[in-house]
Amino acid sequence: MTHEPAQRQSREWTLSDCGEWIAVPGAGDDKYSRGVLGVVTGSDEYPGAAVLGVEAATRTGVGMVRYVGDDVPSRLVLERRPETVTAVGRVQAWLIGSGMDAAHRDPANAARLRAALADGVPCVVDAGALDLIAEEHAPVVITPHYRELARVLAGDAARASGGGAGAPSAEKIAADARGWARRAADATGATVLLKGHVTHVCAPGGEVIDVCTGPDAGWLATAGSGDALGGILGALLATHADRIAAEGHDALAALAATAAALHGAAGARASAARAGGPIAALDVAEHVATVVGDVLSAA
Ligand SMILES: NC(=O)C1=CN([C@@H]2O[C@H](COP(=O)(O)OP(=O)(O)OC[C@H]3O[C@@H](n4cnc5c(N)ncnc54)[C@H](OP(=O)(O)O)[C@@H]3O)[C@@H](O)[C@H]2O)[C@@H](O)CC1
Ligand SMILES: Nc1ncnc2c1ncn2[C@@H]1O[C@H](COP(=O)(O)OP(=O)(O)O)[C@@H](O)[C@H]1O
Repeated sequence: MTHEPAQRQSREWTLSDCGEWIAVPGAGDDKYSRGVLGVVTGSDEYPGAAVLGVEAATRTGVGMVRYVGDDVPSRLVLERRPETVTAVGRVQAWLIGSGMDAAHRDPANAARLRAALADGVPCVVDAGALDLIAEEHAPVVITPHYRELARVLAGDAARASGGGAGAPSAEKIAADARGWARRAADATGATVLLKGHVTHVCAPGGEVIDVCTGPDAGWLATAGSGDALGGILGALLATHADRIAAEGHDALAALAATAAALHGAAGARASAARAGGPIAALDVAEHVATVVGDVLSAA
């Protein structure tokens, strides 16, 4: 993990790069051809994360969201988004782990997470499912913040050496976030979206993509903001199954960078609607649809 690969490129990703990665439904589409996102997020402890992810996915644009979870988050998701389907069925991508605590995982949620990872379709893995990424059967994007990435790399180092020595602290990751996003992608085999004021995306062996937010983007540092980002990315994966099948992690990295750019712009839009004032995570999720509209009109 400390070995430095040869110098690799990095690039910036802005809203003008996103148009190609938004699937606009045509006359021949139906809800299934657009793509279905399966969601295993939230818990009785953190039910709000489920609501935020489903809201953001719905506002990003997807044929259907299938939510599979505990009773309390299921009820809250349906209260907020009655179009969500809670019956089990086929999906084109999964979003798992937001609002879950790996240390207190109950058997029902453990089974749901493992079933999603074994399903063979692309998966966004967040928060309380990050410890399970070694079990994936299809391309995965992980969406850690610095502390979560430190835990992922500690687990990886422990598997490699039987100890965990040499894994970086969250502070060390913060000091070189771009470099650690790249190392983490190479070490885990997942596409990494490392969250922060600047979000760094990297596919295994690929270039690092930087997604910068504006100077006032600090309002995004609010509870549940990352849960909303997971929903945006999940919807993008579900609506691009063909491109992911053809282009693998390169497509996942482009979709992850698109999600981060849409998320940053939705935060800016939400704040602008409040005269530049503070925002809540649900405001971000709600404004994604407007930002998608902005991107499509500019394309
Ligand atoms: N609405 C929802 O449902 C939401 C659900 N959410 C879900 O919550 C889950 C956990 O996510 P997370 O990012 O909080 O987890 P994690 O990296 O373990 O951070 C813990 C670290 O924070 C620190 N800490 C705590 N309090 C602190 C304080 N006052 N001031 C300073 N530090 C403080 C604490 O330090 P300590 O108190 O131990 O010293 C520890 O180091 C995850 O599943 C996520 O999806 C969230 O998205 C929010 C909205
Ligand atoms: N200072 C900041 N400026 C801009 N964006 C930020 C800042 N801090 C955090 N963010 C963004 O806010 C989100 C926070 O996600 P996360 O840490 O997972 O929070 P939560 O678990 O509460 O949802 C991420 O998308 C991250 O990139």
